[in-house]
Amino acid sequence: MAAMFRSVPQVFRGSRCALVPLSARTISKRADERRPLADKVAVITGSTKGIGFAIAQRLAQNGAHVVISSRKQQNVDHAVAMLKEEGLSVTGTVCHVGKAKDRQHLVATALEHSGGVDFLVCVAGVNPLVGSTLGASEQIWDKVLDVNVKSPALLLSRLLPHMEKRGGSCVVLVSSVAAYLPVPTLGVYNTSKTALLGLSKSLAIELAPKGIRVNCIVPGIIKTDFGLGLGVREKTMSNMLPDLNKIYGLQRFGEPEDCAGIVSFLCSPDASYITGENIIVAGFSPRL
Ligand SMILES: NC(=O)C1=CN([C@@H]2O[C@H](COP(=O)(O)OP(=O)(O)OC[C@H]3O[C@@H](n4cnc5c(N)ncnc54)[C@H](OP(=O)(O)O)[C@@H]3O)[C@@H](O)[C@H]2O)C=CC1
Ligand SMILES: CC1=C(/C=C/C(C)=C/C=C/C(C)=C/C=O)C(C)(C)CCC1
Repeated sequence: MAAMFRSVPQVFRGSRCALVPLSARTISKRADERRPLADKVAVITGSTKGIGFAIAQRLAQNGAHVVISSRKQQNVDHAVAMLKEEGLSVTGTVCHVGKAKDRQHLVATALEHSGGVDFLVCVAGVNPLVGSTLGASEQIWDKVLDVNVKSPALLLSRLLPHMEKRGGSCVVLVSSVAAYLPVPTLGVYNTSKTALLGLSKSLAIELAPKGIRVNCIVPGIIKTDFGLGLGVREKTMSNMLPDLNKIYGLQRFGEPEDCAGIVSFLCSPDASYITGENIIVAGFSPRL
């Protein structure tokens, strides 16, 4: 392996700049600075594509071992293979977050492979309905609330005893600007994402005495199958968006990677005094 060097001033060497080996301690300190999540373990739901995949990739690049998950085995296998090809430390398992057995299996897999869990990032979310809020069936309400709102809390309650032991643990939820700016025809989804803002605040105060931080990211329109699907299905919205973006926004829609750096930061020691925040990643801000 190539040795690491630092330059020393010419006064010591008679040339403009000479190289001397760095001490092992300095090298490892610098490596830690580049990999702020080294030796940490992250469990991420809904992480085989889109926003969840970008977050998984970034946390792993920053040193964490990441446990990938989603509903479909072939998506899990594909995501794990892609990240392993990059030399990243990942394992994967199927987990439909709305199913208690799958949540239990996700926790067991993470513990079995990694011995503990430091971070839980809840990305999985669904929107099965474009239409009237009051026309939504009880089945639709149950599905959206089960997956989007209840599952992060139920999964966390299973992981909590293991996270508590670690020190410096944190949770990141994924809401949506639809929480602040209700999107017409997505009333049930809007409601679920507003509930997540409240869930992150409540969990933050409940877990603060245990030293566990809870924050929430609030993405705007991000270019994923889900985000673009919402835009094109709703004609009024796709007509309206370019104009709105021109007037208020950063003149572009988001990329999944736009959500990754902030989650890595929230998990890092640099965010160790930040909890209960809902952070908008939308190219515009829909609140004061
Ligand atoms: N894209 C956007 O514009 C915005 C998205 N969001 C939120 O971001 C999150 C991710 O969305 P995005 O990345 O765009 O979506 P994508 O469709 O790109 O990816 C969704 C991921 O979640 C998995 N998934 C879906 N349902 C479940 C489930 N029930 N249990 C576990 N995994 C599941 C999918 O894999 P599989 O099919 O194998 O389960 C896939 O890996 C959602 O919570 C969404 O509400 C918020 C604001 C804007
Ligand atoms: C108001 C407004 C916008 C529209 C935002 C909308 C309509 C967001 C919909 C989000 C959805 C559907 C999220 C899903 O989770 C733009 C175009 C960003 C530009 C700035 C002003």
